[in-house]
Amino acid sequence: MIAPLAVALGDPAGVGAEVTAKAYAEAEARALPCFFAVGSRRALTTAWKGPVVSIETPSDAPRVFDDALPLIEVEHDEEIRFGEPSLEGARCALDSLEFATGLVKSGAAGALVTAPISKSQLHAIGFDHPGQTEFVAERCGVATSNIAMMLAGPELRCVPVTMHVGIARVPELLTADLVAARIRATARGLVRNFGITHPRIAVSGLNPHAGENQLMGDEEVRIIAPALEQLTGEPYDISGPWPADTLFHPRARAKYDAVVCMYHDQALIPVKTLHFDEGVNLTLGLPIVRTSPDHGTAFDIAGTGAARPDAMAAAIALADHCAQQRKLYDRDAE
Ligand SMILES: NC(=O)C1=CN([C@@H]2O[C@H](COP(=O)(O)OP(=O)(O)OC[C@H]3O[C@@H](n4cnc5c(N)ncnc54)[C@H](O)[C@@H]3O)[C@@H](O)[C@H]2O)C=CC1
Ligand SMILES: NCC(=O)COP(=O)(O)O
Repeated sequence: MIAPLAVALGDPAGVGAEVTAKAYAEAEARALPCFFAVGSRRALTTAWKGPVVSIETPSDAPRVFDDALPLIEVEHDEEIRFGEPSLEGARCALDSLEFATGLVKSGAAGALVTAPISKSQLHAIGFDHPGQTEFVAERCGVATSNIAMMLAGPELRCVPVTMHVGIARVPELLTADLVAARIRATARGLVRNFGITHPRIAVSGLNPHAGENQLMGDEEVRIIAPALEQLTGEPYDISGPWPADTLFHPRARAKYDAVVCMYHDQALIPVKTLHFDEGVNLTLGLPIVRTSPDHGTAFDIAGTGAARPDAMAAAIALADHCAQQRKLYDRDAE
């Protein structure tokens, strides 16, 4: 039995509360597990007119869940203006994330699901992590080089080696050790969270045509190929570096379980193109399960009722699946 899942509601001016509430309203039809929200009551009750019951601890959630969305309230006193993020709202988003992470780390909640935050708003209140991924890793005591940010949909899973950095910095940040660490985190994550016993991982190049014999860049021979050599003998099927432009069509996708890409957009564009409404961001390499819908705060549609809950529902379902899968894996490993 997995403890109820904690869903941090994200930025109160965004669509986090709406998609969480809509996912709750469809929980039975989507066979979602018991979960509770952590965040602003005002945002939740402004976004949604359904029943919400405040709870004190995650263990209260199961007795409430059939009749109302359970909520652990986080202080947030300002008027809700969807689409107009504020510093107060950013503080609430961060407090919600911090509290929900603590509940999962303690074992009181079974997995962490995070609704979107605005990175620039969080930075404005002094948050010095690139995103929630790195924040949760730090709270779990795991170096960011040992995690992997996987974007996953029904037909494609991708992991970027460099994450939230400007494109000009990508070449200087790529090292053989970092590429090897991300591949390893990806492979282990596929085993532990998805039950894929012998993962097949394709690794992309950085440059056009994977450098074309160094005519268009040498990172493939200088950095990526040595990273693959470091992993020789590990029980995974790793291939590459492959030209990124021919790595995502249907026949190519049949040959791997995940692609490790060199930078954010190389990994996220294919996943969001194929799976925008159901894509999930999953952090691999943590002692806890953490997922998030692949989309952002969607300030442009927040408060209009137009936000689709599919990605949030997929994030909750995948968090539950991974938590179950890990239990089996850990039991077999004993
Ligand atoms: N996990 C997280 O916390 C993430 C946060 N962000 C943050 O979100 C903010 C906005 O980022 P954008 O690049 O504009 O991406 P976005 O995903 O918020 O919006 C892109 C487009 O998709 C639409 N959209 C997004 N979610 C939708 C949903 N559930 N249903 C229907 N349409 C939806 C939006 O209306 C917009 O037209 C940024 O501040 C960024 O930092 C972005 C991605 C992930
Ligand atoms: N583009 C993916 C993304 O922004 C993930 O952000 P976070 O979950 O790390 O905050």
